[in-house]
Formats: sequence, structure tokens, C-alpha cells
Amino acid sequence: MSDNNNTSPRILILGAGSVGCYVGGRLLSAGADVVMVGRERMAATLRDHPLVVTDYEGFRHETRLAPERYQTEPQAAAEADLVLVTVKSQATIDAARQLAPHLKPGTPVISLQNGISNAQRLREHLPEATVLAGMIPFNVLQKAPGHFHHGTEGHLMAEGDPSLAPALPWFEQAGLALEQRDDMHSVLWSKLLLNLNNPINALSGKPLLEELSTRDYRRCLAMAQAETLQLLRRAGIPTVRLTPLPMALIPPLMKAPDWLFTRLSGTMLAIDPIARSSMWEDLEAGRRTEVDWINGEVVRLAEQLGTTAPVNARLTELVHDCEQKRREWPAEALLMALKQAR
Ligand SMILES: NC(=O)C1=CN([C@@H]2O[C@H](COP(=O)(O)OP(=O)(O)OC[C@H]3O[C@@H](n4cnc5c(N)ncnc54)[C@H](OP(=O)(O)O)[C@@H]3O)[C@@H](O)[C@H]2O)C=CC1
Ligand SMILES: CC(C)(CO)C(=O)C(=O)O
Repeated sequence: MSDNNNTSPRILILGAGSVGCYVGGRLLSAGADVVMVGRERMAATLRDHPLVVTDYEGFRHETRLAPERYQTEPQAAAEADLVLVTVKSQATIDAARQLAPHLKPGTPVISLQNGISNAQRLREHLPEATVLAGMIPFNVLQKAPGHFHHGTEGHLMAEGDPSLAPALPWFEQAGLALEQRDDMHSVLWSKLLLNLNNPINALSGKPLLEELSTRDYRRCLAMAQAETLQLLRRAGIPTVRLTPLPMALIPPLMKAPDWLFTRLSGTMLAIDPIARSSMWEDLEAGRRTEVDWINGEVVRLAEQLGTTAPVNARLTELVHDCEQKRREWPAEALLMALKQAR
């Protein structure tokens, strides 16, 4: 039972796939006024199945969605008091173009996406909205049709703005506290350091837990992260701690032998054994991936600094190759390919 006596602002989620349905389902569990906008494929799933949201701490909420709660056209954005954009980075510009004709001026729009530049790209196409960068740290897995499971720890973050005030209690009550930050650029780069595992996970073809339990895959990740940390230092971009360990200590942890890694990694390895990265899901579905907005951001940062990022550039190429022709990379072969790139 909600102890929030206020009327919920209308929260519209644009691009309701894994993250959008999970966040939407949690907000609905608190009684918030949520409309999700996504594809007919997902709308059909949610007509046939209840929306179930669960988390690693035992939370479960199940609801039969009224048809108006999951729509396939963006017109409902006209009534929105807050928009959460949860499309993949390759779909950001299209999403902005779809929102633009409908939004009331000043509507807060949070990019709840991976990558560095999504909020800026939304801002360019939504000049009258209040676009805020956001960050979702945890893994969401569609365990069964319509069942979205939040498998790892961490809480939502977004750029602070007074326009968020009416929505924040609803996030809190939904168990999805949203922390307002004034250092989102650092937060996004720190999340990106973790997302450098996405291409390695996608290329491995293995669940996250199995991939991260393989030292040579972790060595690949350490190489990509060390290259990025060096560039961030040169660019004067500080990192923030999103895991129990400071970001700078993650590459040495990744390189550790299995017995030491298992002992030191603690909650970082508390991952559902079937969970995969969102990039693996794109490759599996034959879709273009987000690699240009993950490793590609590192390559662009290097270019701005007048240098190169060969490990991240090679990972980008390998993922693009896999988008054309699917193959799985054994750990040793991937490590060799990255060492040759340096
Ligand atoms: N999944 C995860 O565990 C995590 C994901 N993230 C990040 O969150 C973001 C969302 O990821 P995720 O939820 O996995 O992605 P999904 O692909 O599961 O969800 C996005 C959905 O939006 C749909 N879509 C795209 N464009 C539009 C549009 N214009 N109108 C309506 N629907 C649209 C997509 O359909 P279609 O595919 O047909 O285009 C897809 O169904 C990404 O940036 C990701 O990196 C962050 C942390 C964890
Ligand atoms: C949570 C995490 C890091 C899981 O890989 C992710 O962001 C993703 O899959 O895109």
C-alpha cells in the first residue's frame, strides 16, 4: 500500500524492452502512473503474459497491463511529466525525433542508457526539453516472456534538476531510488569502464558469469579498461566508484588468477548464471550493437587527445565483423588478437 498521497506524475518510458519494462514494472508496483512505448512484439508478449518484475533480493511484482499502459506509438508523450529513454544508443536519434512533436516544453527527459553521448544527442534533437543524463548500473534479464529480472546490485543515478522533484518519491517507493548527481560525466565514463566487458561477453558467446570466470577473457577486459583509464587520466576526467573497488583497481583484479579473483571480487560476481550482456543480446538477435557508443567512445576520446586506442578499436572491429557474420571467440584467441593490435 502506498503511503505517498500525491498524484503520480505521468512517466513515459520510450523504448520499453528489458530496462524499460523492468523500470516501468517497478514504478507500477508503487502505484505510479506509467505508460510504456515500445514495439508490437513486446506489446503482444504483454497481452499474452503478465508483466513480472523480480530482483536479486527477492522482490516480485506481477501485473496484467491494461492496453493503454503499453503503446506502440509515441503520442502519449504529450501527457508526460517525465520521459525515460531506454532505447539502445543506435536508436537514440530516432527516439528523439519521435518524441519531439509531442513533448510539452520543459519536460524532463532522462537518458537511462549506456554510453557517454546519448543525453547530448537527445538534447540536440529536443531543444525545448530538459534532457538529463542518467545511468542504470544493474543487469536486467528477460527470464521468460514478460518476466524481467534485476540481477546485480547498484542504484539509478541522473543529473540533478528541480523538475525531477515530483517523480523522485515514486522511484524511492518503487525500490528504485534515483540519486541526483552533479558529476554525471564521470559517472557515465565509470559505467562505460564496466561496459567494456560487453563486447568481450558478446564475442565470447558465454553467459557473464562463465565469461568472467575465465582468466583470459578477464585479461582482455583489463587491457581495454587500462587503455581507457590512461586516456581518462590524460583528459582530466575523474572516475567515481560504482563497485566495491575503485575503478583504477579493477584491471589488476581482472588479471588476477582465478582463485584470487574469486576471493576478491565478492559481490561483483554475484551474477545470475544465465545473465548475458545487452550487447550479446543484440548480436544474438542479428541487430546492430552499441559498440560504437561504448568502445567507439574510447577511440574518439583518444583521437581528441591526438593518440590512439588500439585495443578498443580492435574490439569495435571484431564486434562489427560479428554483426556481419556471427562467430564465437575462444578466450585465448581473443587475447592474442588484442595483444597483436597493441
Ligand atoms: N539490459 C541490461 O541489462 C542493461 C542495459 N543497459 C542499457 O540500457 C539501454 C536499453 O537497453 P535494453 O533495455 O537492454 O535494450 P532493449 O533492446 O531490450 O530495449 C529497447 C527497446 O526499445 C525498442 N525501440 C527502439 N527504438 C524505439 C522507438 N523509436 N520507439 C519504440 N520502441 C523503440 C527496441 O525495439 P527494436 O529492437 O525493434 O529496435 C527494444 O525493444 C541500452 O543503452 C543498454 O546498454 C544498461 C544496463 C543494463
Ligand atoms: C549491467 C551490465 C554491465 C551487464 O553487462 C550492462 O550494462 C549491460 O549488459 O549492458
